[in-house]
Amino acid sequence: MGSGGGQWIVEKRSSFRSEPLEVNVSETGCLSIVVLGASGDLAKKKTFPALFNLYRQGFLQSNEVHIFGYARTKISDDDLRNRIRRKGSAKSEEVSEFLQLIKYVSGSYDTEGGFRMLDKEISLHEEFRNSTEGSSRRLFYLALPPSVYPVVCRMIKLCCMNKSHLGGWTRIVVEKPFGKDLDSAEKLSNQIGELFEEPQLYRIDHYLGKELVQNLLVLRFANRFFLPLWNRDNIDNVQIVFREDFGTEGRGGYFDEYGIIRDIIQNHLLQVLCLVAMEKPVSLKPEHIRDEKVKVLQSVMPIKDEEVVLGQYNGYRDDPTVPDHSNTPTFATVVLRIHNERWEGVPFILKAGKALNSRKAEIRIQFKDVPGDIFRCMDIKTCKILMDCILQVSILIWVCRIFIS
Ligand SMILES: NC(=O)C1=CN([C@@H]2O[C@H](COP(=O)(O)OP(=O)(O)OC[C@H]3O[C@@H](n4cnc5c(N)ncnc54)[C@H](OP(=O)(O)O)[C@@H]3O)[C@@H](O)[C@H]2O)C=CC1
Ligand SMILES: O=C1O[C@H](COP(=O)(O)O)[C@@H](O)[C@H](O)[C@H]1O
Repeated sequence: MGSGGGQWIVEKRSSFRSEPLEVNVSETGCLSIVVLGASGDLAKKKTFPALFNLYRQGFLQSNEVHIFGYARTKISDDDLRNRIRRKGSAKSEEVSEFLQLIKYVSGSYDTEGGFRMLDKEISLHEEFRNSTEGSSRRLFYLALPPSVYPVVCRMIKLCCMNKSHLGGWTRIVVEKPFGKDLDSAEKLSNQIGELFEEPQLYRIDHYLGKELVQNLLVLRFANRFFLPLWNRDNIDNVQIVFREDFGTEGRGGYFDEYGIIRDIIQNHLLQVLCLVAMEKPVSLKPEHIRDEKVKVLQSVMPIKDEEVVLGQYNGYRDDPTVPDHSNTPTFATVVLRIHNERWEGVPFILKAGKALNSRKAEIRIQFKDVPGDIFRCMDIKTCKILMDCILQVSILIWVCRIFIS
């Protein structure tokens, strides 16, 4: 899986409650994108690079769009721009033009002062662009720990909504993890739901934008080769693994409150598990895919204590943003068992860890041995020699074919 920050994939949960349609939806005119938590890791690694990619591909027009960073840290516009600036292949004029679209506002998340200031800046931009009434759009991206979503959403509603009653829109994008457990997720949903209509809300899981994850549906359902093999008769176990070779690096303010299970397993890896395990959806409509994912999750058995391993890497507590006595896990392995006709008896092993010896995200499907396996008694060395021979013969045949043709 690539780890670039160029794609945003969001899931709309259309079945949450009855949804009034957004009226007078305008897709042109002044657009203000506000990144809350702009001083943080997500903003730097993914959100701003994704916005830059949209800009360079022409999806964000410099005569329409302005980008606002908001956070408590006291930095200037240029400080933020320097944090975002990346060394790389992008043309430097392009980067500079993009960075000029960015303004920073500092303020707290739970008082009105900063949000009033933010609103003023957004309105100035809208006036400068001669935004006609009804055409201004305000997008708030919460690159923040979920614990502050409710208060931030209240402040947006109180101070920063798009002013026009004739159209335009205000939208909110929230990150995972969505709460800490079912109760807190439902509470969070109600809190945000009281402030915004469902069509205004976007819940994001960037793993759904990864090429490999998007290709899973094709691999599974457009492929005669795999279709008949994808079941308990042929598959021994499935491993879905996420590993990073760096630690929290100043993200303790968010990470320590959530830990690796809520950070990675509950969202990214479960989404992947659903795509690997689900039945064929009725169509590719998001609702149909979601319905099949829900069936998989409903079939997962309660997890056994002896099938969970937790750990914390040495040095985690040395990070100044992590509390000294933290016992938050930075590593977890969990075995999930899906109780249905296709997967009974096949363990789904989910592993995630930070500060490990390599960086990788992979799905490993381990097939059962063939009956009467003639290679079974071989040691690894013999197997390797055999594989090398097969490879060399294949290359030889390939070279001969080229010469013959
Ligand atoms: N980092 C990544 O690669 C990814 C992160 N995410 C999600 O993004 C969200 C933010 O994560 P990330 O940016 O990594 O985390 P950070 O720790 O970098 O937090 C982002 C910003 O939020 C503010 N903040 C941090 N802790 C607290 C706190 N306890 N209370 C109030 N404000 C706080 C800080 O800004 P200030 O102090 O200046 O106000 C900080 O710069 C999380 O929900 C995470 O799951 C999703 C995908 C990838
Ligand atoms: O959601 C998160 O993902 C990143 C890893 O994303 P990737 O696209 O680089 O694989 C992870 O570092 C972070 O802890 C987590 O919040």
